[in-house]
Amino acid sequence: MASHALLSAHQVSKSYGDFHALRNVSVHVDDGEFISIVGPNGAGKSTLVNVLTGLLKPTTGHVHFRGQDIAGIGPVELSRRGMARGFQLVNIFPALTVRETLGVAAASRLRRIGNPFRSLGADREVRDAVEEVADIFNLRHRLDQQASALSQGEKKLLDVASAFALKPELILIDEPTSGVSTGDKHAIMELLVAASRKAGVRGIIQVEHDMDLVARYSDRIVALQAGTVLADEKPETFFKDPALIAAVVGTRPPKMTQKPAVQEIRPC
Ligand SMILES: Nc1ncnc2c1ncn2[C@@H]1O[C@H](COP(=O)(O)OP(=O)(O)OP(=O)(O)O)[C@@H](O)[C@H]1O
Repeated sequence: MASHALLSAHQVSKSYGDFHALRNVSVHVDDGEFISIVGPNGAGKSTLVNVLTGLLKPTTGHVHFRGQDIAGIGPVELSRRGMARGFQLVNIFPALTVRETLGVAAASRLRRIGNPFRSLGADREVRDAVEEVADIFNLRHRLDQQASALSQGEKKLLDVASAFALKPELILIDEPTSGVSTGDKHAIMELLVAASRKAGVRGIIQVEHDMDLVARYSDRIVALQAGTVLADEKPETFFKDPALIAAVVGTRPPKMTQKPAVQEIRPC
């Protein structure tokens, strides 16, 4: 285990019946790191993320967050301990407004029991928390609109913003920009990184297939293949190895020197 690790998985294996989805996987996230988990379909990325976030208990091995075993603790307890995961809430609750979507997360963090929507109107702390995170993600002007009315880019931002409303130390996001245009992808990622700094987030893990985003934003890349760690490298090293890239994604490496143009997220 790395000495400054915020999160570490040690020799984790996960089997579904006779099938070994993860075999002896060890990964860690240090304070201040942005880690990307990559790999072809079926490599075990979702299984690893579910193990790292306490949704799944590993068959063998240990997962520690800030020094405590979190195997199988579930999302509510996990968020109380300081780790949040971006879920596609917008798709699950399209009829909620942006304010309500963020309010549910803020009310949960502030441990408001009962009806979270009531606390949105009556509870100043919840209201302020919602507006603070909406400002960070440029969503204040959308607060009273239904999530379903947002542009695709804004929906993605709202999902990430909901996780931020939990005020996590470590955040885990699954393809935060899938389904949006290339320009919007970079705008979302830039906002996400800037928001993390502002909000005091100390570590980010993303699962991502887009190698341009992986190259641009990761401090380290963990590549999985058939349930094992194929590589755990800095981008400079990772993208110098064409065989590794081909094994993981089957594409050519992105240009490391090219900086993306950051654009505004387009309104719908
Ligand atoms: N509940 C389950 N029961 C049985 N097998 C499973 C289960 N969940 C996942 N698997 C298998 O475990 C392997 C790893 O799946 P996983 O979803 O973790 O991969 P992945 O890298 O996230 O893939 P993708 O990029 O397609 O989402 C796959 O072969 C999958 O079929």
